[in-house]
Amino acid sequence: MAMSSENEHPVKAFGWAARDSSGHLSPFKFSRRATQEKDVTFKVLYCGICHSDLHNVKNEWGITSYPVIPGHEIVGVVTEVGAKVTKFKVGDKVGVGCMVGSCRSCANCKDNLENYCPKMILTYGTKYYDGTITHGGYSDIMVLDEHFGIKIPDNLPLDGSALILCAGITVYSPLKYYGLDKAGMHLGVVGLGGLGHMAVKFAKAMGLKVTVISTSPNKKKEAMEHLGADEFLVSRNTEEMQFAMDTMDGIIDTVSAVHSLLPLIGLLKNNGKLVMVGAPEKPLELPIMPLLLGRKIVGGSNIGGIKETQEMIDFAAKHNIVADIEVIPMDYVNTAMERLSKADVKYRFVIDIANSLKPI
Ligand SMILES: NC(=O)c1ccc[n+]([C@@H]2O[C@H](COP(=O)([O-])OP(=O)(O)OC[C@H]3O[C@@H](n4cnc5c(N)ncnc54)[C@H](O)[C@@H]3O)[C@@H](O)[C@H]2O)c1
Ligand SMILES: [Zn+2]
Ligand SMILES: [Zn+2]
Repeated sequence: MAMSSENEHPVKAFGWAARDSSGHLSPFKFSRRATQEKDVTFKVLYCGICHSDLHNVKNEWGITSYPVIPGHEIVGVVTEVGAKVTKFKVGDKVGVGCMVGSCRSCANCKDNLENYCPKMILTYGTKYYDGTITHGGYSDIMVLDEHFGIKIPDNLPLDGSALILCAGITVYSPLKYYGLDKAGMHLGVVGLGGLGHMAVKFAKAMGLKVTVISTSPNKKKEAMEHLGADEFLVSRNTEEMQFAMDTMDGIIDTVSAVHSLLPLIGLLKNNGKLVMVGAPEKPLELPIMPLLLGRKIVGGSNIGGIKETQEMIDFAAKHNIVADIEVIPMDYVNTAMERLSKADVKYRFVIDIANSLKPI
Protein backbone atom coordinates (compact mmCIF):
# COMPACT_ATOMS: atom_id res chain seq x y z
CA MET A 1 0.00 0.00 0.00
CA ALA A 2 1.31 3.50 -0.84
CA MET A 3 2.18 5.78 2.06
CA SER A 4 -0.59 8.21 2.87
CA SER A 5 -1.51 10.29 5.88
CA GLU A 6 -3.73 7.35 6.87
CA ASN A 7 -0.94 4.79 7.15
CA GLU A 8 2.36 6.70 7.44
CA HIS A 9 2.24 6.33 11.23
CA PRO A 10 1.12 3.42 13.45
CA VAL A 11 -1.56 5.20 15.49
CA LYS A 12 -4.99 5.68 13.93
CA ALA A 13 -6.36 9.19 14.24
CA PHE A 14 -9.43 11.03 13.12
CA GLY A 15 -10.19 14.67 12.47
CA TRP A 16 -11.81 17.18 10.16
CA ALA A 17 -9.85 18.49 7.18
CA ALA A 18 -10.26 20.97 4.35
CA ARG A 19 -9.41 19.47 0.96
CA ASP A 20 -9.33 22.61 -1.21
CA SER A 21 -9.60 26.38 -1.05
CA SER A 22 -13.37 26.28 -0.61
CA GLY A 23 -12.24 25.77 2.99
CA HIS A 24 -15.07 23.29 3.56
CA LEU A 25 -14.14 20.90 6.38
CA SER A 26 -15.20 17.26 6.49
CA PRO A 27 -14.27 14.04 8.34
CA PHE A 28 -10.78 12.73 7.63
CA LYS A 29 -8.91 9.59 8.67
CA PHE A 30 -5.17 9.90 9.24
CA SER A 31 -2.47 8.62 11.59
CA ARG A 32 -0.20 9.87 14.37
CA ARG A 33 3.29 8.71 15.32
CA ALA A 34 3.79 6.39 18.28
CA THR A 35 4.87 8.15 21.47
CA GLN A 36 8.62 8.85 21.26
CA GLU A 37 10.77 9.17 24.38
CA LYS A 38 10.26 12.95 24.75
CA ASP A 39 6.63 12.88 23.54
CA VAL A 40 3.35 13.14 25.32
CA THR A 41 0.29 11.67 23.64
CA PHE A 42 -3.00 13.26 24.59
CA LYS A 43 -6.69 13.14 23.95
CA VAL A 44 -7.90 16.47 22.56
CA LEU A 45 -10.69 18.00 24.66
CA TYR A 46 -11.18 21.49 23.23
CA CYS A 47 -9.85 23.42 20.27
CA GLY A 48 -10.44 27.10 19.49
CA ILE A 49 -11.12 28.39 15.99
CA CYS A 50 -8.52 31.08 15.29
CA HIS A 51 -8.97 33.40 12.33
CA SER A 52 -5.63 31.99 11.12
CA ASP A 53 -7.44 28.65 10.66
CA LEU A 54 -9.89 30.44 8.38
CA HIS A 55 -7.08 32.17 6.41
CA ASN A 56 -5.43 28.74 6.11
CA VAL A 57 -8.32 26.55 5.01
CA LYS A 58 -9.13 29.09 2.30
CA ASN A 59 -5.46 29.40 1.33
CA GLU A 60 -5.64 33.18 1.77
CA TRP A 61 -1.90 33.41 2.47
CA GLY A 62 -1.06 31.17 -0.50
CA ILE A 63 0.86 28.65 1.63
CA THR A 64 -1.70 25.94 2.36
CA SER A 65 -1.16 22.37 1.21
CA TYR A 66 -4.24 20.17 1.31
CA PRO A 67 -5.63 18.25 3.03
CA VAL A 68 -5.20 20.45 6.10
CA ILE A 69 -6.48 19.69 9.60
CA PRO A 70 -6.46 23.07 11.33
CA GLY A 71 -6.46 23.93 15.03
CA HIS A 72 -3.73 25.49 17.18
CA GLU A 73 -5.56 26.45 20.34
CA ILE A 74 -5.69 23.05 21.93
CA VAL A 75 -6.28 21.65 25.39
CA GLY A 76 -6.18 17.95 26.15
CA VAL A 77 -5.47 15.31 28.75
CA VAL A 78 -2.29 13.23 28.64
CA THR A 79 -2.83 9.53 27.95
CA GLU A 80 0.75 8.33 27.47
CA VAL A 81 4.25 9.72 28.09
CA GLY A 82 7.62 8.73 26.64
CA ALA A 83 10.41 7.33 28.85
CA LYS A 84 12.27 10.66 29.07
CA VAL A 85 9.32 12.95 29.66
CA THR A 86 9.65 15.08 32.80
CA LYS A 87 7.12 17.89 32.40
CA PHE A 88 3.91 15.85 32.23
CA LYS A 89 2.43 12.64 33.54
CA VAL A 90 -0.59 10.60 32.48
CA GLY A 91 -3.80 12.43 33.46
CA ASP A 92 -2.26 15.92 33.34
CA LYS A 93 -3.89 18.66 31.35
CA VAL A 94 -1.76 19.92 28.48
CA GLY A 95 -2.07 22.86 26.14
CA VAL A 96 -0.63 23.42 22.66
CA GLY A 97 -0.52 26.63 20.69
CA CYS A 98 0.84 27.36 17.23
CA MET A 99 4.18 25.52 17.44
CA VAL A 100 5.16 21.88 17.90
CA GLY A 101 8.84 22.07 17.02
CA SER A 102 11.89 24.27 16.37
CA CYS A 103 15.63 23.71 15.89
CA ARG A 104 16.32 24.15 19.65
CA SER A 105 19.86 25.37 18.94
CA CYS A 106 19.75 28.73 17.11
CA ALA A 107 20.08 32.07 18.91
CA ASN A 108 16.29 32.50 18.97
CA CYS A 109 15.68 29.06 20.45
CA LYS A 110 18.40 29.57 23.07
CA ASP A 111 16.73 32.84 23.98
CA ASN A 112 13.33 31.11 24.49
CA LEU A 113 12.06 32.65 21.27
CA GLU A 114 11.22 29.43 19.43
CA ASN A 115 8.49 31.47 17.72
CA TYR A 116 11.20 33.32 15.75
CA CYS A 117 13.26 30.22 14.92
CA PRO A 118 13.68 29.95 11.15
CA LYS A 119 12.96 26.23 11.50
CA MET A 120 9.85 26.60 13.65
CA ILE A 121 7.36 23.80 13.01
CA LEU A 122 3.74 24.91 13.07
CA THR A 123 1.08 22.81 14.71
CA TYR A 124 -0.47 22.05 11.33
CA GLY A 125 0.53 22.14 7.70
CA THR A 126 4.32 22.05 8.27
CA LYS A 127 6.89 19.31 7.71
CA TYR A 128 7.84 17.66 11.02
CA TYR A 129 11.37 16.34 11.82
CA ASP A 130 10.36 12.93 10.40
CA GLY A 131 9.26 14.41 7.07
CA THR A 132 5.51 14.00 7.60
CA ILE A 133 3.11 16.95 7.65
CA THR A 134 1.77 18.16 11.00
CA HIS A 135 -1.97 18.03 11.74
CA GLY A 136 -3.80 20.32 14.14
CA GLY A 137 -6.33 20.07 16.92
CA TYR A 138 -9.57 19.51 15.02
CA SER A 139 -8.77 15.87 15.73
CA ASP A 140 -9.14 13.21 18.40
CA ILE A 141 -5.54 12.72 19.57
CA MET A 142 -2.18 14.45 19.32
CA VAL A 143 1.43 13.49 19.92
CA LEU A 144 3.65 16.32 21.09
CA ASP A 145 7.28 16.90 22.03
CA GLU A 146 6.87 17.83 25.69
CA HIS A 147 8.96 20.97 25.26
CA PHE A 148 6.05 22.49 23.31
CA GLY A 149 3.41 21.55 25.88
CA ILE A 150 1.97 24.18 28.20
CA LYS A 151 0.74 23.36 31.69
CA ILE A 152 -2.84 24.53 32.22
CA PRO A 153 -3.33 26.06 35.68
CA ASP A 154 -6.00 24.32 37.75
CA ASN A 155 -8.28 27.30 38.19
CA LEU A 156 -8.70 27.98 34.48
CA PRO A 157 -11.67 26.41 32.73
CA LEU A 158 -10.51 23.98 30.04
CA ASP A 159 -12.86 25.20 27.32
CA GLY A 160 -12.01 28.83 28.02
CA SER A 161 -8.26 28.36 28.17
CA ALA A 162 -7.72 26.71 24.76
CA LEU A 163 -7.72 29.98 22.85
CA ILE A 164 -5.37 31.66 25.30
CA LEU A 165 -2.65 29.47 23.77
CA CYS A 166 -2.76 31.47 20.54
CA ALA A 167 -5.02 34.52 20.95
CA GLY A 168 -3.74 35.22 24.48
CA ILE A 169 0.00 34.95 23.88
CA THR A 170 -0.26 36.84 20.58
CA VAL A 171 -1.37 39.97 22.41
CA TYR A 172 0.49 39.42 25.72
CA SER A 173 3.92 39.08 24.11
CA PRO A 174 3.91 42.45 22.26
CA LEU A 175 2.51 44.27 25.30
CA LYS A 176 5.61 43.08 27.18
CA TYR A 177 8.18 43.40 24.40
CA TYR A 178 7.10 46.88 23.29
CA GLY A 179 6.89 48.10 26.90
CA LEU A 180 3.15 48.66 26.69
CA ASP A 181 2.56 46.88 29.99
CA LYS A 182 2.97 49.74 32.46
CA ALA A 183 0.01 50.67 34.65
CA GLY A 184 -1.51 53.99 33.62
CA MET A 185 -0.50 53.78 29.97
CA HIS A 186 -3.20 54.26 27.36
CA LEU A 187 -3.61 51.39 24.91
CA GLY A 188 -5.79 51.21 21.81
CA VAL A 189 -7.08 47.83 20.65
CA VAL A 190 -8.23 47.62 17.04
CA GLY A 191 -10.58 44.79 16.03
CA LEU A 192 -12.66 43.25 18.79
CA GLY A 193 -12.49 39.57 17.88
CA GLY A 194 -10.65 36.64 19.48
CA LEU A 195 -7.30 38.44 19.79
CA GLY A 196 -8.81 41.85 20.47
CA HIS A 197 -10.96 40.80 23.39
CA MET A 198 -7.97 39.04 24.98
CA ALA A 199 -5.90 42.22 24.50
CA VAL A 200 -8.52 44.21 26.42
CA LYS A 201 -8.49 41.68 29.27
CA PHE A 202 -4.70 41.40 29.56
CA ALA A 203 -4.15 45.16 29.32
CA LYS A 204 -6.80 45.84 31.98
CA ALA A 205 -5.16 43.26 34.26
CA MET A 206 -1.85 45.09 33.76
CA GLY A 207 -3.51 48.33 34.86
CA LEU A 208 -3.70 50.11 31.53
CA LYS A 209 -6.39 52.43 30.27
CA VAL A 210 -7.90 50.68 27.26
CA THR A 211 -9.78 52.12 24.31
CA VAL A 212 -11.36 49.80 21.77
CA ILE A 213 -11.35 51.02 18.18
CA SER A 214 -13.96 49.22 16.14
CA THR A 215 -16.03 49.52 12.99
CA SER A 216 -19.12 48.23 14.81
CA PRO A 217 -20.89 50.71 17.13
CA ASN A 218 -23.04 47.83 18.38
CA LYS A 219 -20.04 46.34 20.21
CA LYS A 220 -19.70 49.43 22.42
CA LYS A 221 -22.01 48.56 25.29
CA GLU A 222 -20.56 45.12 25.78
CA ALA A 223 -16.95 46.21 25.38
CA MET A 224 -17.33 48.76 28.13
CA GLU A 225 -19.74 47.05 30.51
CA HIS A 226 -18.64 43.46 30.11
CA LEU A 227 -15.02 43.41 28.90
CA GLY A 228 -14.04 46.43 30.99
CA ALA A 229 -12.77 48.75 28.23
CA ASP A 230 -12.55 52.37 29.36
CA GLU A 231 -13.47 53.96 26.06
CA PHE A 232 -14.81 52.96 22.68
CA LEU A 233 -14.13 54.67 19.36
CA VAL A 234 -16.09 53.96 16.22
CA SER A 235 -13.38 54.13 13.56
CA ARG A 236 -15.78 55.50 10.93
CA ASN A 237 -16.80 58.39 13.19
CA THR A 238 -14.26 61.05 12.19
CA GLU A 239 -15.31 63.41 14.97
CA GLU A 240 -14.69 60.79 17.67
CA MET A 241 -11.39 59.78 16.06
CA GLN A 242 -10.30 63.43 15.78
CA PHE A 243 -11.02 63.99 19.43
CA ALA A 244 -8.83 61.02 20.42
CA MET A 245 -5.78 62.07 18.33
CA ASP A 246 -2.40 62.08 20.12
CA THR A 247 -3.68 60.26 23.21
CA MET A 248 -2.37 56.68 23.02
CA ASP A 249 0.98 55.20 24.06
CA GLY A 250 0.41 52.16 21.92
CA ILE A 251 -2.06 50.30 19.74
CA ILE A 252 -2.46 46.57 19.19
CA ASP A 253 -3.94 46.07 15.73
CA THR A 254 -5.65 42.68 15.39
CA VAL A 255 -7.59 43.34 12.18
CA SER A 256 -7.64 40.38 9.80
CA ALA A 257 -8.34 42.36 6.61
CA VAL A 258 -6.79 45.23 4.69
CA HIS A 259 -7.50 48.54 6.42
CA SER A 260 -6.17 52.05 6.71
CA LEU A 261 -3.31 52.76 9.13
CA LEU A 262 -3.32 56.55 8.87
CA PRO A 263 -6.11 57.16 11.40
CA LEU A 264 -4.48 54.74 13.85
CA ILE A 265 -1.07 56.41 13.63
CA GLY A 266 -2.89 59.68 14.33
CA LEU A 267 -4.24 58.30 17.61
CA LEU A 268 -0.70 57.74 18.92
CA LYS A 269 1.18 60.26 21.02
CA ASN A 270 4.70 61.14 19.90
CA ASN A 271 6.97 58.07 20.31
CA GLY A 272 3.87 55.88 20.25
CA LYS A 273 3.92 52.33 18.91
CA LEU A 274 1.51 50.69 16.51
CA VAL A 275 1.91 46.93 16.82
CA MET A 276 0.47 44.77 14.05
CA VAL A 277 -0.61 41.26 14.99
CA GLY A 278 -3.45 40.75 12.51
CA ALA A 279 -2.28 39.09 9.30
CA PRO A 280 -4.24 40.45 6.31
CA GLU A 281 -3.71 38.60 3.05
CA LYS A 282 -2.44 41.69 1.22
CA PRO A 283 0.09 44.42 2.18
CA LEU A 284 -1.21 47.58 3.84
CA GLU A 285 -0.30 51.11 2.86
CA LEU A 286 2.09 52.72 5.32
CA PRO A 287 1.99 56.54 5.49
CA ILE A 288 5.50 57.71 6.40
CA MET A 289 5.17 61.42 7.15
CA PRO A 290 3.10 61.03 10.33
CA LEU A 291 5.67 58.51 11.60
CA LEU A 292 8.56 60.91 11.04
CA LEU A 293 6.77 63.88 12.53
CA GLY A 294 5.93 62.07 15.75
CA ARG A 295 8.89 59.66 15.96
CA LYS A 296 6.34 56.85 15.94
CA ILE A 297 7.02 53.24 15.12
CA VAL A 298 5.09 50.43 13.47
CA GLY A 299 6.11 46.94 14.55
CA GLY A 300 4.92 43.37 14.40
CA SER A 301 4.78 40.34 16.65
CA ASN A 302 4.28 36.62 16.13
CA ILE A 303 2.73 34.55 18.97
CA GLY A 304 5.32 34.01 21.76
CA GLY A 305 7.94 31.52 22.95
CA ILE A 306 7.12 28.54 25.15
CA LYS A 307 8.52 30.08 28.34
CA GLU A 308 6.54 33.27 27.81
CA THR A 309 3.40 31.32 26.89
CA GLN A 310 3.60 29.51 30.23
CA GLU A 311 4.19 32.83 32.02
CA MET A 312 1.20 34.32 30.16
CA ILE A 313 -1.20 31.51 31.09
CA ASP A 314 -0.03 31.65 34.71
CA PHE A 315 -0.67 35.41 34.64
CA ALA A 316 -4.15 34.72 33.21
CA ALA A 317 -4.82 32.26 36.03
CA LYS A 318 -3.58 34.67 38.70
CA HIS A 319 -5.74 37.51 37.38
CA ASN A 320 -8.75 35.32 36.59
CA ILE A 321 -8.63 36.21 32.93
CA VAL A 322 -11.19 34.07 31.20
CA ALA A 323 -12.01 34.29 27.54
CA ASP A 324 -15.54 34.77 26.24
CA ILE A 325 -16.39 31.80 24.09
CA GLU A 326 -19.15 30.02 22.23
CA VAL A 327 -18.69 26.27 22.61
CA ILE A 328 -19.82 24.32 19.53
CA PRO A 329 -19.94 20.70 18.36
CA MET A 330 -17.55 19.53 15.64
CA ASP A 331 -20.20 19.32 12.94
CA TYR A 332 -20.99 23.02 13.39
CA VAL A 333 -17.46 23.98 12.24
CA ASN A 334 -18.37 25.06 8.70
CA THR A 335 -21.15 27.31 9.97
CA ALA A 336 -18.76 28.66 12.60
CA MET A 337 -16.16 29.50 9.93
CA GLU A 338 -18.85 31.29 7.92
CA ARG A 339 -19.91 33.29 10.99
CA LEU A 340 -16.27 34.04 11.89
CA SER A 341 -15.73 35.52 8.43
CA LYS A 342 -18.57 37.94 9.25
CA ALA A 343 -17.23 38.68 12.77
CA ASP A 344 -20.41 37.09 14.15
CA VAL A 345 -18.98 35.58 17.35
CA LYS A 346 -18.37 36.74 20.89
CA TYR A 347 -15.47 36.33 20.82
CA ARG A 348 -14.16 32.86 19.98
CA PHE A 349 -15.66 29.59 18.84
CA VAL A 350 -14.28 26.63 20.75
CA ILE A 351 -14.99 23.12 19.49
CA ASP A 352 -15.96 20.56 22.13
CA ILE A 353 -13.86 17.88 20.45
CA ALA A 354 -14.08 15.13 23.08
CA ASN A 355 -17.88 15.15 23.21
CA SER A 356 -18.73 15.74 19.57
CA LEU A 357 -16.04 14.38 17.24
CA LYS A 358 -17.49 11.09 16.04
CA PRO A 359 -15.26 8.71 14.07
CA ILE A 360 -16.68 7.49 10.77
N1 LIG B 1 0.64 37.59 14.85
C1 LIG B 1 0.25 36.41 15.30
O1 LIG B 1 1.00 35.69 15.94
C2 LIG B 1 -1.17 35.98 15.10
C3 LIG B 1 -1.72 35.00 15.92
C4 LIG B 1 -3.07 34.68 15.79
C5 LIG B 1 -3.83 35.31 14.83
N2 LIG B 1 -3.26 36.24 14.01
C6 LIG B 1 -4.06 36.96 12.99
O2 LIG B 1 -4.74 38.00 13.69
C7 LIG B 1 -5.94 38.32 12.98
C8 LIG B 1 -7.10 38.33 13.94
O3 LIG B 1 -7.34 37.02 14.43
P1 LIG B 1 -8.64 36.73 15.34
O4 LIG B 1 -8.65 35.27 15.53
O5 LIG B 1 -8.68 37.65 16.49
O6 LIG B 1 -9.78 37.12 14.30
P2 LIG B 1 -11.30 37.58 14.57
O7 LIG B 1 -12.01 37.37 13.29
O8 LIG B 1 -11.80 36.96 15.81
O9 LIG B 1 -11.13 39.15 14.84
C9 LIG B 1 -10.75 40.05 13.84
C10 LIG B 1 -11.47 41.38 14.08
O10 LIG B 1 -11.13 42.27 13.02
C11 LIG B 1 -12.29 42.98 12.64
N3 LIG B 1 -12.19 43.38 11.25
C12 LIG B 1 -12.24 42.59 10.16
N4 LIG B 1 -12.09 43.32 9.03
C13 LIG B 1 -11.95 44.60 9.44
C14 LIG B 1 -11.73 45.83 8.76
N5 LIG B 1 -11.62 45.86 7.42
N6 LIG B 1 -11.60 46.95 9.49
C15 LIG B 1 -11.67 46.90 10.83
N7 LIG B 1 -11.88 45.78 11.53
C16 LIG B 1 -12.03 44.64 10.84
C17 LIG B 1 -13.43 42.02 12.84
O11 LIG B 1 -14.64 42.73 13.08
C18 LIG B 1 -12.99 41.25 14.08
O12 LIG B 1 -13.50 41.87 15.23
C19 LIG B 1 -6.04 37.29 11.86
O13 LIG B 1 -5.54 37.87 10.68
C20 LIG B 1 -5.14 36.17 12.34
O14 LIG B 1 -4.63 35.39 11.28
C21 LIG B 1 -1.97 36.58 14.14
ZN1 LIG C 1 -4.06 31.47 16.00
ZN1 LIG D 1 15.88 27.60 16.40
